Amino acid sequence: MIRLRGVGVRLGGRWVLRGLDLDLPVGVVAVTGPNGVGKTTLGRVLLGLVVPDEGEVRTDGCRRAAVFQEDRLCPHLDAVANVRLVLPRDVTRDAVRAELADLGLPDEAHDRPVRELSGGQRRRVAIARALLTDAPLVVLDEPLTGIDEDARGHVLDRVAQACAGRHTLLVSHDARDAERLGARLVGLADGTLVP
Ligand SMILES: Nc1ncnc2c1ncn2[C@@H]1O[C@H](COP(=O)(O)OP(=O)(O)OP(=O)(O)O)[C@@H](O)[C@H]1O
Repeated sequence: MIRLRGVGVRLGGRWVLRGLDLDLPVGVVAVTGPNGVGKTTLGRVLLGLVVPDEGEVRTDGCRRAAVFQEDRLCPHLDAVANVRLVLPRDVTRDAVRAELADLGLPDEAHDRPVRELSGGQRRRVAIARALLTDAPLVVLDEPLTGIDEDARGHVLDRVAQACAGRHTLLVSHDARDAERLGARLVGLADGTLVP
């Protein structure tokens, strides 16, 4: 179990999260809420990128993977190389190509520097990078940003498949995404989670 208890985070002189409790069992918890309410901050706490000012974070030191709100790719590296950066050396370029193709990235884009790809294409690279790790804890912050309507269903199904058996936090403004992933939906308001 991944567990947060009484977590509080102060940013810019105010409490963004306060008294927040979260149990993240195997499966998907989807957090929703208005802009600026603290969803990304919650994800960053789980990733260990923000250390709370109060409360307890229990992740048992497990490895983590993320799709960040921004893609955070290395612009000069090609798509395959970006994904391989986080994978064991024995994962071949072909294995990465298969994942990229499944996520709808055209073959001709696999070997191009990602700065030459479109926003939606770069997003697919960022998703592949998270899915191909076997990290037990996954944070997906608006993973479908920029993915066209026709592809969303398939990408979500691939996310569901790859995240099966992992502890996954999805940040999304779209309840349909949560539904397709079979997620437990919670809201974030006034610094804490609400059912
Ligand atoms: N480094 C920072 N310094 C000061 N304030 C910050 C910092 N990072 C975030 N904040 C503030 O914390 C609050 C929560 O931000 P956060 O990005 O977690 O919200 P969010 O719910 O993910 O929003 P969105 O839906 O727009 O992505 C916002 O009011 C934001 O301005």
